Amino acid sequence: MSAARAIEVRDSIGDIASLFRLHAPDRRLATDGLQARLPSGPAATLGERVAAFFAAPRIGPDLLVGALPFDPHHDDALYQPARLSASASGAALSTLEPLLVAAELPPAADYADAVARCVSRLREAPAGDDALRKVVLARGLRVESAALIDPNLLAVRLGSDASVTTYVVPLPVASGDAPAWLVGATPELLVSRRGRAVVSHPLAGSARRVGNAAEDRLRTDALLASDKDLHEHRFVVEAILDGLAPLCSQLQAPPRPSLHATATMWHLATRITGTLKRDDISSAMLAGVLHPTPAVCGTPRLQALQAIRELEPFDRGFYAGAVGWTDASGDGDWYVAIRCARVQGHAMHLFAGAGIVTDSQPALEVDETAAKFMALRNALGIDDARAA
Ligand SMILES: C=C(O[C@H]1C=CC=C(C(=O)O)[C@@H]1O)C(=O)O
Repeated sequence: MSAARAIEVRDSIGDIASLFRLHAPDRRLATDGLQARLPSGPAATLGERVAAFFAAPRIGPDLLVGALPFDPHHDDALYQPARLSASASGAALSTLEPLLVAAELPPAADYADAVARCVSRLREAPAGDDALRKVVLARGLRVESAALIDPNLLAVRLGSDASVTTYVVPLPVASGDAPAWLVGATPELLVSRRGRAVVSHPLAGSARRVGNAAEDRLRTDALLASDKDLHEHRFVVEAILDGLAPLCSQLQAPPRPSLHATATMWHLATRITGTLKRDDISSAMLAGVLHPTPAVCGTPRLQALQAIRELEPFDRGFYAGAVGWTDASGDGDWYVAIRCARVQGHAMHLFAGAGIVTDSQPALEVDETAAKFMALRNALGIDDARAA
């Protein structure tokens, strides 16, 4: 176990259980308190439930915030906040406490083994529309702290990378359990809607960013030319175009992806834009249709979900779900819930996944997921010694 510099906090969580923060490069949303819960349900009914919620007379902000779980059949967790609030800086809360990586779940060697089994399964899949072509496999790290972990402070630290959208979203917990949040720094926009204008900015295909211009140039040239990564990326773009096409009168995507950089990663990215056919297609409905894309799940969706259940030894919960907001007009922003940790009490569980296709190599996917942990590890001050 490697002890490391830490981050911390307060002696009691107090009233921050319903803290919600979503800080995008161009928009900051912070809310406090809980006015009313949206009746929970699966992604397929999200649009209807949100429309029914706003159709009823209510007091409080015309806003729902929250999270969709990875599995679209599981219950989501959205609520109307009590009020909009100022974003906390978090600086005053900082103290140092020991933080350590307590466990790799699964160990890197087991993850490599699962990737190898997945590749065999993909190679053996019979040809046809229903054939499994891509599966996103994830692994986790459990990190423990001597003190309660402040989700807001972690988000503030993650926000030192100005390219990402940081988030703190409360998660459902069993009665009597400590409050829990999903805290992360995502580079990926699932869908945004303003009036009839729709944008999605999917990412898939990745390389570690090392911070040396010459070496990064080699990596990005290789990424842009990699058939394996372009293939992995194309599945995501096609799924989003397929999901949006019936709802849009116009839809555009460039023929090839471009590069998208975070402080620690390079990704292939495609900006998809469209115009909705009707005003009553809300951002919640769009998120319900598109989630989970092949950037976090695979292709085809149901077969990939089944493969993930069989190959991953943990429940993703809200990791690789979506976080965001929607208002009564149907506008809203939904981000893919990656580069994140589930924070509860003195522990947090970090997650990272990688898209697996027939050409994937287990050792490279272990390294890619190790690189994807770095956003969180850097914010927590935990070095990479145990990451691989
Ligand atoms: C599933 C994750 O990343 C997705 C987003 C960008 C690139 C990805 C990739 O190259 O595999 C993943 O699809 C994660 O960070 O946990």
